[in-house]
Amino acid sequence: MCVQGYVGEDGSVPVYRHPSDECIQVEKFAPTVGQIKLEVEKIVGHPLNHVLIQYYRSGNDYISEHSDKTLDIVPGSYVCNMSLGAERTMVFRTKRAHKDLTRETIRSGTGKTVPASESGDKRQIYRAQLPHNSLCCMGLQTNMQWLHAIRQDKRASRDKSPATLAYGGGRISLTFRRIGTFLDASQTLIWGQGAVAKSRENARPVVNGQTDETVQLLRAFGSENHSSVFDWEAHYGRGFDVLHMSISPRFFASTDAVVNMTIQLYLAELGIKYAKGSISSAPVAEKKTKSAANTDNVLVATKTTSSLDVPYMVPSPMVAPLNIILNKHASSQDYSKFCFFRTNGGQQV
Ligand SMILES: O=C(O)CCC(=O)C(=O)O
Ligand SMILES: [Fe+2]
Repeated sequence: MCVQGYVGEDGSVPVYRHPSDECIQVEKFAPTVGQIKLEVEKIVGHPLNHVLIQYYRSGNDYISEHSDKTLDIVPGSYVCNMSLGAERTMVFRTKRAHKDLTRETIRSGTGKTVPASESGDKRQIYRAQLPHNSLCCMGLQTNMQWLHAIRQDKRASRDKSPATLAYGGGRISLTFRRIGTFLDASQTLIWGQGAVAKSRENARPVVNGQTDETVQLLRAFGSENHSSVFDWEAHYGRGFDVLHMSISPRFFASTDAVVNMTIQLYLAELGIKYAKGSISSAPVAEKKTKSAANTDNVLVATKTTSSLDVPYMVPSPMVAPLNIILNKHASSQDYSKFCFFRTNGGQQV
């Protein structure tokens, strides 16, 4: 896993916070990533200043079901997932009604809540294939109403498609976002959309560790995962200055049990306390048409003769993401340009 972003002249960087122990240091965009970013920006029509790059070594690596946390994501922007390598499937699923108290109350019309089973609420599922060299753009409305995941693919090789088996089964995703919260060069001051101080002049020191503010932020993240009518202002409006949620040292186990045991023995001998580490972790083109009902997610792609190809479109009532293929700049050679840790689909709240 690695994070890259736009580094300002003063060394400031965008910061994207989500439930994980630690925020990874933002590196400046590598040239190839920068080129891909320019292409994606042309498609979505707004700047992107942050990318999370993740490596899925095989079908065993996954990311569990979640909604992206929008504390730091600029409203009205798209979250853009570029896929390189083996094809995987992004499964979108509408949120559970019974976890969504507001929706239940509205449904009942009596002020009483109605269990999902009684309200006849069926969860919808939508599967988006993510072939090599494709882009899946998700609007924030979709993100609010749907959870998304890349599930484990435990099928035997003989049952898998060639696209799924390609590149040794490895996939790299580049998740571009437009972020409105920033850190200064020393990563000690925070300001912007998701912080308490909304402007640079009033920037405040970051907060690290398990503080009351951290607990409140984790609760707000949890609510965003469950609610399809998430009230951003109520949960996030006051701002949070939390950067690293945990400051205890962590031990990331290797695949070698003997090595792990040896290291753990040393740590015990030295009296070093540690936590177990884990890394947790809609189209486009020249012509866009917006539906009045579904504000941000129903861009209709028009096939053009340019480098852009449209494999399929999602019917607009689904408020679902759309896939497009980018033909330029992305090739398997790009793999060498990044430095990766692994994605192990850490649980998100
Ligand atoms: O790997 C992907 O394409 C999905 C990543 C994702 O959903 C996330 O990082 O929030
Ligand atoms: Fe996500």
